[in-house]
Amino acid sequence: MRATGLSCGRGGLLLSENISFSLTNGRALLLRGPNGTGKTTLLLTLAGIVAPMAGQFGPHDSAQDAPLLHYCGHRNAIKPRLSVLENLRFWADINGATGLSCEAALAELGLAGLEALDAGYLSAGQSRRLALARLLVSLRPLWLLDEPTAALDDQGHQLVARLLAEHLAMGGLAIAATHDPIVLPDPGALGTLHLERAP
Ligand SMILES: Nc1ncnc2c1ncn2[C@@H]1O[C@H](COP(=O)(O)OP(=O)(O)OP(=O)(O)O)[C@@H](O)[C@H]1O
Repeated sequence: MRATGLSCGRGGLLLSENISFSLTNGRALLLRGPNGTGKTTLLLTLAGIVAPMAGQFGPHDSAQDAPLLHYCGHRNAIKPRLSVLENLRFWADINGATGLSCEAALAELGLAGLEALDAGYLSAGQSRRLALARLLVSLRPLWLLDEPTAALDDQGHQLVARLLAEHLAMGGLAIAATHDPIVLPDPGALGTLHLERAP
């Protein structure tokens, strides 16, 4: 994944400019910066949801045989009237059931026993865990994560770090916007990009 001279913004408002980075397989990039500096906007741009204001980035989905990325936004994209399992099955059907079974992914995220519960009854941290389970049921090399540890307890923080480390060990890549520390067994796998709001 490479970005060159990328400028990002929303509604015609320039937020961050001249961003360049290169990310190879097995490495992750943490996006840091104060609220409103454009971390989410950069992720949306890299996901192809918001058009860049300048610069290039790639590779793009269209150049791949298989879907390239997961975008896991800061909202959880959960249907409250569907059960926990039905929510995850929906994503497995949409994105392809190429990874763990839904049941195994839920267990991995600490949600075993909650499969039949309406997802609207989940706590904030449990909802975050359900959203993250999508990463495991469909294998995609690039994870774009917005505040992956938001609302998670200490064990959840460690879980995200472990899942990230396993993803990188399999040759995956990840870009994560976060205000929390993320500690990986191999600190060398982690780079940091500090965003500043454009003047
Ligand atoms: N349509 C729009 N017009 C003008 N400004 C907008 C529009 N949409 C979003 N913004 C502004 O763009 C900025 C978006 O910031 P973004 O969500 O990318 O920041 P962030 O670094 O992820 O912040 P946080 O740390 O709070 O999650 C905010 O200041 C927001 O008010």
